[in-house]
Amino acid sequence: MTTSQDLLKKQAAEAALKYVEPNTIVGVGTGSTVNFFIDALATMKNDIEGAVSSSEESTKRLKAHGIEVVELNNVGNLPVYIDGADEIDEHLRMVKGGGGALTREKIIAAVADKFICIADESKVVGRLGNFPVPIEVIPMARSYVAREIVKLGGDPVWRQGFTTDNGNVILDIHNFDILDPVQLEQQLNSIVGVVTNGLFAKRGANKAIIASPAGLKFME
Ligand SMILES: O=C(CO)[C@H](O)[C@H](O)COP(=O)(O)O
Repeated sequence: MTTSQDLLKKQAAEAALKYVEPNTIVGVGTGSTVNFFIDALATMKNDIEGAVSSSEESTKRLKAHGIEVVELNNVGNLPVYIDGADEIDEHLRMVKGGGGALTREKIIAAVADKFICIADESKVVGRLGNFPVPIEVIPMARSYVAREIVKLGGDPVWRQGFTTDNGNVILDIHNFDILDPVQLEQQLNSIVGVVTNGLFAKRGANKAIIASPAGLKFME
């Protein structure tokens, strides 16, 4: 069943097509909004050289559409990365990783010239942190990292039964009081055993396409 939220996600995703440059590789994120983007991208698959993918899930969908998936190490230039978010604020800082693909997403975002976030209006927040911040952790460090997170004021919850594409585990951190997202992103990264955290603050999005029943809004 297609919900009204799905329709908004689809509208934002389709609007991102115009930022895809012909004859280039496109960076592709992960999630239900990105799935709509991949379906839309298929309509111009002969105009692009291929895609780099942030997850096994997106790779599968891209390939099903006949879009070539290229290894990031073989890509020198990535003009644009399109991805969703779990939360985005007015400075285009985000919480991501609800789907658990945060590490590969952050790597591709770092390589790309431009990060374009696609989302429905429910993702726009005044302050980040209502959505639990996911952290990808090396499995043997899970308990240690959880204790360090408690010292920082968060409540870590192990996403049991979930393994990332990189073979690691996820801790979802509830109740973080995020006053300074850039500082917290750095603090979390400095805990031994943390691979990545889902705060995309230092490198936020360059543009956001937000769909609401009133129409599309472009934030930059
Ligand atoms: O970060 C992500 C996956 O790791 C997604 O971008 C985020 O979870 C949003 O997903 P959706 O488009 O399904 O709401």
